Amino acid sequence: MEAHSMEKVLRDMDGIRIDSGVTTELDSAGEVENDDTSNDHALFEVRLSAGKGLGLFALVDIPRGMRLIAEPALIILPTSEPDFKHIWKDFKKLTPHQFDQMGGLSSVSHTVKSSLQGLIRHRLSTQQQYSGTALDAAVKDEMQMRAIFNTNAVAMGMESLYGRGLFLLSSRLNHSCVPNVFQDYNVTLEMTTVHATRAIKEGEELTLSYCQHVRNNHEERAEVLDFWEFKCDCPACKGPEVSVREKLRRRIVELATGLAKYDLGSLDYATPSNHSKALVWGEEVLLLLREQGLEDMVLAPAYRKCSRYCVQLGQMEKAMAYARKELEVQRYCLGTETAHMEMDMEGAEFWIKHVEQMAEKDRVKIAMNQKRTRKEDKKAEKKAAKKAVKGGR
Ligand SMILES: C[S@@+](CC[C@H](N)C(=O)[O-])C[C@H]1O[C@@H](n2cnc3c(N)ncnc32)[C@H](O)[C@@H]1O
Repeated sequence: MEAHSMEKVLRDMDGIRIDSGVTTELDSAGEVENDDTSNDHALFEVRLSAGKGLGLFALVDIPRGMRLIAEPALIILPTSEPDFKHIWKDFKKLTPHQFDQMGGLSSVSHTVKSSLQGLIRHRLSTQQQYSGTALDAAVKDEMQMRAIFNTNAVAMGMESLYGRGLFLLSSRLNHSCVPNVFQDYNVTLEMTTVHATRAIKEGEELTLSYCQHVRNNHEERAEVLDFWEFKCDCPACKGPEVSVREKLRRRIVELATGLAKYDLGSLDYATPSNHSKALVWGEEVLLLLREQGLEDMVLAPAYRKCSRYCVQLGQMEKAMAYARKELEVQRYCLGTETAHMEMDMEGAEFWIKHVEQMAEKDRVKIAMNQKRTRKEDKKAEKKAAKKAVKGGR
């Protein structure tokens, strides 16, 4: 397979318009073949992003929560058999068009160990009986495919439970440490989805985070991003806002670390001293995240923590309000097809049910306490009345 030039990629991309994750082929005149209205709804396009290769750009103003992409994996590397040699045959099953599109994805060569070359050569010559220039070309192809896979593949499910997948369209999303979209593998849909996590203006680039954008400082993030061979120039990494943003993120990490220790039962100078203080810390984390526009799924556990502290404090209405905020975040980041999360006893719906049960238990307890108090009051009244009668005699 030849290396694909940017010009070729652009030519290929030019024949495609994207409509909420559905790709519609255009005829040579650029008209939509089957539905001439769908192009009016295109939400974004693939085009060059200065210094970043290709990227996705909003064609219209996009509200928070809008689903931008829902696409199945082109190739899946299962977690049970993570060796690439097992999926080499899957690459060969792709249609020429898919193969061409995949070949146009970005690749960072150092993501493949050069020492693999010898092993691949050996396998291809013995098992596939390649030789001479055909063998050289096959080795080069496999090295290139591996590099494309490693550069673009994303985890499917928590800790790659469903493997690592290569997705054609979402692979074009560039990185920012202040992202505006969230990508997730949806087990119920068996697709990767991309949602806007805040309002995006027409012309703005859609960006997601390739790293733990909140926890690391910008040098630590730069180390992780080195894998993709670029230096991030988002407002958290470059420019006048860096020091302020860095300070705020440090504060978030400080608070979150203290809360994590507190949740494990530690109490020291770096942890809150009780549930009320923990709630105050948790609320500060929420405020700092939102203030910096970090409003993707990082917000969900922060809301959960606050909701949990409220339950522990018996503040059930507030606990429910935070649980509903968590659900709101989950919905705008992941959509509504989250049955898999509830089944795994995860996710905001599951937590809301738990808070409802706790609130019900609380109501019963309060009602019983009130009944007991009324009974005791009556008893005391009777006793007092008896005493009064005795006193009157
Ligand atoms: C998953 S691909 C993203 C799409 C890619 N731009 C393309 O043309 O296919 C990752 C590659 O995109 C580029 N990239 C992503 N985010 C970037 C950023 N913030 N600044 C510069 N380059 C970036 C890097 O070359 C990286 O190796």
